[in-house]
Amino acid sequence: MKLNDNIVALATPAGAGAIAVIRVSGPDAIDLAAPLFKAKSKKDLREVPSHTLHLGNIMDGERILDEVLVSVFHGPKSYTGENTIEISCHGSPYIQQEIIQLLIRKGCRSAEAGEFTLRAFLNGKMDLSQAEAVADLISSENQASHQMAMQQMRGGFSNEIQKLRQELLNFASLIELELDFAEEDVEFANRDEFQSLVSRIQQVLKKLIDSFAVGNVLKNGIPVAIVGEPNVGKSTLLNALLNEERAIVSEIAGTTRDTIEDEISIGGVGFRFIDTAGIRETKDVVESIGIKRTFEKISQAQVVLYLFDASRLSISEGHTDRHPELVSGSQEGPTPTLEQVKLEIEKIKNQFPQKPLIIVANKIDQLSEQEIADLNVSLSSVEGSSYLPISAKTGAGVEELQQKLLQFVNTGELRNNNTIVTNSRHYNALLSALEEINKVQEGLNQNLSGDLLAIDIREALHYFGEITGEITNDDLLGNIFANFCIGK
Ligand SMILES: Nc1nc2c(c(=O)[nH]1)N(C=O)[C@@H](CNc1ccc(C(=O)N[C@@H](CCC(=O)O)C(=O)O)cc1)CN2
Ligand SMILES: Nc1nc2c(ncn2[C@@H]2O[C@H](COP(=O)(O)OP(=O)(O)OP(=O)(O)O)[C@@H](O)[C@H]2O)c(=O)[nH]1
Ligand SMILES: [Mg+2]
Repeated sequence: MKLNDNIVALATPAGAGAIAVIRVSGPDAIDLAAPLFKAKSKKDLREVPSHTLHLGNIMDGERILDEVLVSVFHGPKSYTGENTIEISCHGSPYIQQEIIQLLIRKGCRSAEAGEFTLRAFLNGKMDLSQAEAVADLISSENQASHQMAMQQMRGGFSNEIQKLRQELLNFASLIELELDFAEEDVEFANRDEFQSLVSRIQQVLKKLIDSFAVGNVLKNGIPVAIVGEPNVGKSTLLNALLNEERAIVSEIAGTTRDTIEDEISIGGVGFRFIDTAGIRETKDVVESIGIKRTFEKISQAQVVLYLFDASRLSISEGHTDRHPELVSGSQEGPTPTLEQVKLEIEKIKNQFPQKPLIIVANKIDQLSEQEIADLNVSLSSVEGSSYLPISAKTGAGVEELQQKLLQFVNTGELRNNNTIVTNSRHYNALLSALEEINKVQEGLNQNLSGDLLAIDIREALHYFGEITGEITNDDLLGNIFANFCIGK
């Protein structure tokens, strides 16, 4: 990729809109665009100050392509650090293409994905983790992912890493200086001070590494699997949570054959709900594939909602007999007892021992107050899970369920504005840095010589540098920016 030429791209989404923005960046961006623009004020774009806006026509020879607004940015004071022109035209795809093609004929090249931001990085306008945050910011869909991306883009994470890196670098230089005076047995780097720096770095790294568990789920949405026997109302619950008719609901057991997923934000946090095929013994090949997939989804989920049909329950312990007319007519199989439901719950718990489980009694609109109270008594005591009665059909209890789900997320880190690591590249670099720092720690304990200590310190510094982009290579940059959109 050439980096000293002039690039052009549409900065707004493809397709028709009220307005579209075309961005040109490079050493000749202003010189290239100036002859194509006839300003109402008659001013020449080459003579206007930076960060000014001008009304006029874009001309292809004698032909007016559009009436536009042009903004001018003088490098290095621009987003990319280069001379930049932005053309706000009317948002017709035809006009957009005519203007872009005109600019290409005059010597611009079509920008590649992320190339404007790549240039911003290479020109020192931002470091690598800030550039990565730009992509996260564009794809953020809820308050949590927005806040994390914003903090990273503004340099919160970079500053923390830079500070550690600088302090470590100072010590590395001192230790390396000692090596030059090897015969004289001097100690420039105070080992006690270094010891305390090393433990402080370990602490910060551990905190950042731990934050990834939260950051990763907050960024990608927390997967919640809705499971249970056929016909208990899983798809109805999905629809209630999403507030749209996303999944097919019917009184026929085995309606959902494949998993259905959709995301929604609850309290600013993204949740991805996964409706699954009802679990039962079946000879139907397609259904059994669906059930196999259900178990895969449970293992990937962060939280599992185990749904059962409380209206079909025969509460065998004898407090309550279900009235036969309340038992809706269309299910197959015998009426389950509460003990059988508990057995199913135990099965799931044994199979996925670490998984947070919420037991949800559905269809309570069919139950009397007394029956709901009885259920409460027997199910609130099931160990290692929490219990909630709902009606997916009427919406009763659905809000309580959402609140319960929020409790599984540690939003404290967000509220306290702590740095949260969301990027697996950063996470891996942090793990490697910690490994190296632990080696330094061991070396200090064993009174290792300065030259050996310096090697591990340099390794740790390398991983810090990878995060912020002081240390990088074309492959890494290619990978990161290829995931950007064109025009960013
Ligand atoms: N029209 C438009 N809107 C946009 C952008 C853009 O490039 N163009 N941005 C792009 O993503 C974001 C804003 N980011 C920007 C960041 C820096 C500069 C800039 O000109 N910086 C100079 C001058 C700063 C100053 O005036 O003090 C600099 O950093 O030196 C412009 C936009 C979002 N909205
Ligand atoms: N009375 C009542 N009926 C409900 C409730 N929730 C679901 N139903 C009904 O139960 C039947 C099955 O609902 P579904 O949502 O399709 O059940 P499912 O668990 O997705 O079933 P499968 O996809 O076959 O596993 C439908 O007739 C729903 O209208 C509820 O809260 N109260
Ligand atoms: Mg279903």
